[in-house]
Amino acid sequence: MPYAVKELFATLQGEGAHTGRASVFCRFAGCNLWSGREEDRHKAACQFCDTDFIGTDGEGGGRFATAEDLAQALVTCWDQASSEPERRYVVFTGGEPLLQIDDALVAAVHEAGFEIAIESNGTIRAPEGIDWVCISPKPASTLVQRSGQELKLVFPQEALPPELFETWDFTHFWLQPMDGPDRIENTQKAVAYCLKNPRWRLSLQTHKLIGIP
Ligand SMILES: C[S@@+](CC[C@H](N)C(=O)[O-])C[C@H]1O[C@@H](n2cnc3c(N)ncnc32)[C@H](O)[C@@H]1O
Ligand SMILES: Nc1nc2[nH]cc(C(=O)O)c2c(=O)[nH]1
Ligand code: SF4
Ligand SMILES: [Mg+2]
Repeated sequence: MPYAVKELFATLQGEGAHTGRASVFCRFAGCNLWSGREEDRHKAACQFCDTDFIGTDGEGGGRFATAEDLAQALVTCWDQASSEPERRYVVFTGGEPLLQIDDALVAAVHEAGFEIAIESNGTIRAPEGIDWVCISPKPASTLVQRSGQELKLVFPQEALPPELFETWDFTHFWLQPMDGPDRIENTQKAVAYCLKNPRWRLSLQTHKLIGIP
């Protein structure tokens, strides 16, 4: 199956438990909760997205005809950036990566020596074998992937109080302040919530703080 990738680049994971870790980011094109067009944002299920995921025209983006082709592009990107092939780590994000990730891709990317992480909105079940599952719930959507390594809630969202998720099967529970016009206020609210509810920790988008992609 062909894969549509908006961009593919090496950077440090900016969020969550693997913050600071060398990674190849593979951002798939397209999402099931927003078209990606500004004129549709107000009617989308997910209205605060900070990402351009339309098309395949970004750095390293393109259409990859096979899982092996995409895995090879990941290897090339990692090996250009890093001198340690044994630590290959890919973060599949988007857009919504689970619209495109299939068993063939998981197998090919493992075969290429990568540990695989995903960033997903949780509306599609993850295939077996993904090593690190990060789910970030969104309103007006049905969450089917209710287990994984980290649950990263963009905060605050009126329809999604953190208490909704406390019994779900995740190892780490993060509040990530919603970026946008109210970022500073949202950060203060997240800090206050984490202080009161120590099961939750603060996830900052550190790549934005230091100006890397
Ligand atoms: C662009 S999304 C792509 C992956 C997937 N579609 C998802 O929503 O999890 C990557 C991460 O950025 C988070 N995010 C998106 N917009 C944000 C914003 N305005 N402020 C903080 N985090 C945001 C998402 O919740 C998710 O954890
Ligand atoms: N550095 C960096 N870390 C990230 N962690 C999650 C991201 C995403 O957009 O999924 C992201 C991103 O866009 N850049
Ligand atoms: S689900 Fe993820 S990619 Fe889709 S619009 Fe929301 S934050 Fe953006
Ligand atoms: Mg991002």
